[in-house]
Amino acid sequence: MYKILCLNKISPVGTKRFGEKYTFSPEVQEPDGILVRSASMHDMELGENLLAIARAGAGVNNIPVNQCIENGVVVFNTPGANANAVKELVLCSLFLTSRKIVSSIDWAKTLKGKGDEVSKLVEKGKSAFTGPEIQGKTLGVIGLGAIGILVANAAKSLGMTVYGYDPFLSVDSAWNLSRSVNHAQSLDEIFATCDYITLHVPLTPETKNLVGTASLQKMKDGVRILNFARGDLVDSDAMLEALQKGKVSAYATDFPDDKLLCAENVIAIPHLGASTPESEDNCAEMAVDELKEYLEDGNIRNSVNMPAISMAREPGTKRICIIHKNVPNTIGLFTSTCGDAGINIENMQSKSRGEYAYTILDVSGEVTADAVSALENLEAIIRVRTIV
Ligand SMILES: NC(=O)C1=CN([C@@H]2O[C@H](COP(=O)(O)OP(=O)(O)OC[C@H]3O[C@@H](n4cnc5c(N)ncnc54)[C@H](O)[C@@H]3O)[C@@H](O)[C@H]2O)C=CC1
Ligand SMILES: O=C(O)CCC(=O)C(=O)O
Repeated sequence: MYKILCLNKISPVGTKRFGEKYTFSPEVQEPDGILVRSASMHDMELGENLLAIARAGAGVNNIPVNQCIENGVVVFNTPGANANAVKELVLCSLFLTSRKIVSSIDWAKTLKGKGDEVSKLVEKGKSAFTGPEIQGKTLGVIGLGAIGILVANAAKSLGMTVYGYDPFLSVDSAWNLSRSVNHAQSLDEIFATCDYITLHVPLTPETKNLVGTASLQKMKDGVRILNFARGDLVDSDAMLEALQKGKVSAYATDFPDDKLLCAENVIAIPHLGASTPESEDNCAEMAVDELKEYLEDGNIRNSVNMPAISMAREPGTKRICIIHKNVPNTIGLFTSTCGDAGINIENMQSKSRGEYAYTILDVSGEVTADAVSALENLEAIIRVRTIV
């Protein structure tokens, strides 16, 4: 029986895929796997049994990814599974930042009780809420991954001129990006050119405070900024100052902090980007499938700290899965250690990712505890797991 700890509410559309070999709940002790959405895991102790964490979502800044790999714990996410949900809220927020919809609805509510006067008061007061159309305006999309691409392409079809910036653009993303999206060569080009700027990059030490005092100064007066990626990409103090000075006309964020809540021209949304039934189901299904594939067969798909590797299981073979450092001669040591233990390697795959690597050996012959210890004692080894 595999034990899965659920740190957040996960759609049953996903968890029902676990089947009879699994037990899952928020109370599970010594789990083999963890399912998580946004819960912070930085102060959690990773149990000895823990093999994998699946993030039902995209951002993994709530997970100590580097510490995980040092402990032989594979971390997965669900790329693209919630991208459409975020795209739709970003498009909605393009309009919200333009047309003063939120403040105008709040104002309309103040007219309650004015009886027959309401329609006259509406016509008199509405001019305070005039805002521009997005058609013909320029949008800068920073980060052209699953979400950024959908936003860029949709904004094009809404009549915007779109600039995209992503120095690490993947080949898949390039294929999916509309040819009419302009390629910005630098962030400064986006800052100088765009009426609207939307952020779709992961939060990393490099992207923290991507929008701050210096970058705000380079932007057009009256720029509108959307942040549906992570709060710390934007320096809130600098943003509030820019809003007060009118440098920024409006800031829509899915990650409000205490300073931003209720501030004028801030549209504070309580992290709803991925909160649609469709996206929650997609993420849960993908996360559960990734965990099962890894726990049952050692195959890795969509990991953020290990290479992708997948090998069909041959009936009758046992599988040895090894997480190790990416250093010379390691594979040679595996084959000689197996040979010395009378284990025959029928099939194997090995892939590296940066400093780390993962090797699957499908073997025949008895895999004794001594043979496993001999592998574990090799210098570069992080974790050895046998699946029978
Ligand atoms: N509001 C919400 O509920 C959600 C928020 N997110 C956030 O949005 C972020 C993006 O999500 P996806 O598009 O699914 O991820 P993704 O991994 O598909 O795309 C991220 C893109 O950012 C690019 N990038 C990385 N560093 C960059 C830099 N310094 N400058 C420019 N581009 C850079 C990458 O090359 C990649 O193309 C996530 O990391 C997460 O923090 C994701 C899903 C839901
Ligand atoms: O699970 C959620 O609602 C958060 C989604 C998110 O922020 C992400 O996928 O990075």
